[in-house]
Amino acid sequence: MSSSNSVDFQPDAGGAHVNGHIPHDEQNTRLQIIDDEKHFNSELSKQIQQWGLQGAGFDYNLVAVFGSQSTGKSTLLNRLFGTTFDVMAESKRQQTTKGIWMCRGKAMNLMVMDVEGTDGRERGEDQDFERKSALFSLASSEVLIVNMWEHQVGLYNGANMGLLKTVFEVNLGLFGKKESSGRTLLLFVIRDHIGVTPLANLQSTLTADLLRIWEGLSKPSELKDRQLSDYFDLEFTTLPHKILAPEQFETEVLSLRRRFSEKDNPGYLFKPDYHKRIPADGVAYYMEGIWEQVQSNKDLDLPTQQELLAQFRCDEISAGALAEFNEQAKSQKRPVEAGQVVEGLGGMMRNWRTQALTRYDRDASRYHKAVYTRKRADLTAALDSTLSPLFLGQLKNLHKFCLVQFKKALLNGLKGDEYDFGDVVLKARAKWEGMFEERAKEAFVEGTDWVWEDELELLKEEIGGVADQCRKDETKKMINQIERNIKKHISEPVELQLNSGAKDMWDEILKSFKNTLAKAESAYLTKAKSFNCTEEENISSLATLRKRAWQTLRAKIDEQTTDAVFLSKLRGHFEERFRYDDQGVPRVWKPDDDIDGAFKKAKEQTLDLVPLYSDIRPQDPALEFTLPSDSIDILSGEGEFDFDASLNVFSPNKQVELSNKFRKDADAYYVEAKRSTVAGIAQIPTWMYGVLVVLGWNEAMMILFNPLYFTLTLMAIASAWVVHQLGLAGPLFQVSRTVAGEIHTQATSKLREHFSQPAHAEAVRASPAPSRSSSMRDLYDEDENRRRQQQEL
Ligand SMILES: Nc1nc2c(ncn2[C@@H]2O[C@H](COP(=O)(O)OP(=O)(O)OP(=O)(O)O)[C@@H](O)[C@H]2O)c(=O)[nH]1
Repeated sequence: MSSSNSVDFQPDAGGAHVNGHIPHDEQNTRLQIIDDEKHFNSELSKQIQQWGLQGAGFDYNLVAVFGSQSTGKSTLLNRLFGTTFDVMAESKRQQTTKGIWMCRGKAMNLMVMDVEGTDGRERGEDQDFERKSALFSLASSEVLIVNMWEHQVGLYNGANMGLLKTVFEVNLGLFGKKESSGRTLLLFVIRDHIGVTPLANLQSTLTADLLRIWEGLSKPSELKDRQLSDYFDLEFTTLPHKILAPEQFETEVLSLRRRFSEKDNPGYLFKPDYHKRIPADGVAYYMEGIWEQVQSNKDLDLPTQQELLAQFRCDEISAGALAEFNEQAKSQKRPVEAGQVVEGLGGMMRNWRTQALTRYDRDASRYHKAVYTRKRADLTAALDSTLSPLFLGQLKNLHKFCLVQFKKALLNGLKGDEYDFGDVVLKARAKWEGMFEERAKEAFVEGTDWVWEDELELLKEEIGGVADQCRKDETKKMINQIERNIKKHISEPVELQLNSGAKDMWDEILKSFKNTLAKAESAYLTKAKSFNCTEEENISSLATLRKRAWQTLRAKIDEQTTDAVFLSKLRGHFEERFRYDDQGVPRVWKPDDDIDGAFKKAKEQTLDLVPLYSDIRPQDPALEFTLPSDSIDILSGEGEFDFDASLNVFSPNKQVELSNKFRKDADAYYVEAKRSTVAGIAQIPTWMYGVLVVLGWNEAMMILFNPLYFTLTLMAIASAWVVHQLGLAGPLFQVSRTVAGEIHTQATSKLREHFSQPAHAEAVRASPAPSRSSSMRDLYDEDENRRRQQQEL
């Protein structure tokens, strides 16, 4: 046989090898999973990870070898799978494999178990380990290689038939109740096949032996009819003598290897049916559980074991996924709690959730379906309960944000005068409610039972409340504005009409008032339409508007009918009638004029105006204005309003008082008029000037003809003329007044000195005339005071 047929990988060592030396190549590292003291090695999980099989899922195979000690089991495995199990040195004949070892098959997703040989002289009669290891291998492997020398075929103990009996028995316990699963392949490898006895003969001998054993088993009654083939497939193969026919040996090993490695090989041995359906990452835990059960001699219930494994692994996988997820979710917890609306939170949450579930599904879906599904639901609930506060927080923050933005939009939109309130509200509402909906939908995670619609309803309610309040404020603002306009428009006509005192003045005032009010009402209704005011609101607003307009009119009337203003109006009317004639020319009273008659007439006519002013009563009843007395002012909240009382400007008492005051004023005019006629009577008649000339003729002639008098007169006239021309009249008067004052002071001083001499003083004291003395004292005191004042100045 050519060397090209040899297996392309070689065992790394023969030679001395007791447990311990581990090759550097991690892929080929072997591990003693159960030591000779029957302890399970908890490092298996880590080792599987190092072999790179952790994530293989179901895409791996597990094979174990059975057979007597030193029958070349390790050699076979190393050749077949490129493992690195210890092989006994040719020179020594002693046990090399103790306990159970495991190694990864080279370039294959394969876990290979090398089990301690049976019939070992080291354990003597103790077959406990054999049984336990058989049970353990059967529970986990897909293929059990039963290794034997050709010459062992037909022997009972030598061919491990006793052990196989045990295997069959435990198999019934493990898988007996299950119909379809739990099949295992028993591959009999007959070593050192010389070729004298063909494989077919060996096969039939062994099959007959196995069937006999099967028949001899004490099976539970419900499994009585079960056949060996219901649980086991049997395959037989031979290998030539390794030492005598090495090349043939290598060729056969290679072809056997192909049956393990090539899935499309017709003799492929790892049929899916044999797989124990334990995911690679759970193998270690599963085996540990099985070994524990085997060790404690408890009934080994594989489905329960698988469920337990599933629970453990699903919990582990779930915890891993959850830890990563929590770490991600934590990053957004703080901003949400701080009231921030986190951009794209929904996307993030969906991502984290999907990642966690995908991770869980990837690793856990291979385990027991029911457990996987249950744990998935638990995980989903845990994920959602972590995300839920973020979602709710986001909604709350979004709610606040949108409400604030809506208020801002209103503020901005309602600036200036040129805005349509309804439009501003509608647009702001649509924008921010829409924004909430959009963002809330974004934050929603599909597959949860979260609800955002309630929060939207709440927001809508609040926005509605704000808009409503704003609308009311706007309406009030509008009413105030209209009220100011009314005031502006009715001011002038009211003043004009109240000044005129015409009989139809109230008609004119009310006409102008009603016109203005009608315009105001239509202005209100136009605006109210855009405010979306309700019919009810319109009614109350218009009532307020009317009431306010009326009050404005009344205020203007009050302003024009205060006592002073009204009396001045009456005086005006009186003067017009009394002091001016029918053509409006001022009258100059003559003694023969009928002052009394004119006075009386003007006074009566003027007094007639008082009742006209006293009540707002138009002549045309159509112009009458009324207000319901219970109209409530929506701006001030004032209710009850006595409209009828508001029609009265002056009460009867007031009318009397004003009439009296006016009478006094009128009397004064009368007296003045009378005086002006008396002044006219007191004028000097012209003839008196003639009498004066006649009587003063002589004196005038004397002055004219006396040169001294004449010169003096001329000089006086000339001086007066000069003084007048130079404008010195004023200073001259001042000087003369000062001189006179000085003369008076000097004279007083002289008199004081004179009366202050002792003789005089005594005389004065002795004087019996006290009235004179006291008058002198007064004079003295007065003089003293004046002197003191002058000094102070
Ligand atoms: N005659 C013969 N000897 C072999 C064959 N294969 C291996 N050997 C030799 O048998 C001896 C035992 O080999 P191992 O592979 O260690 O046998 P084993 O069954 O693993 O031994 P334990 O692990 O101790 O039970 C070694 O010296 C091998 O060289 C074979 O096919 N024929």
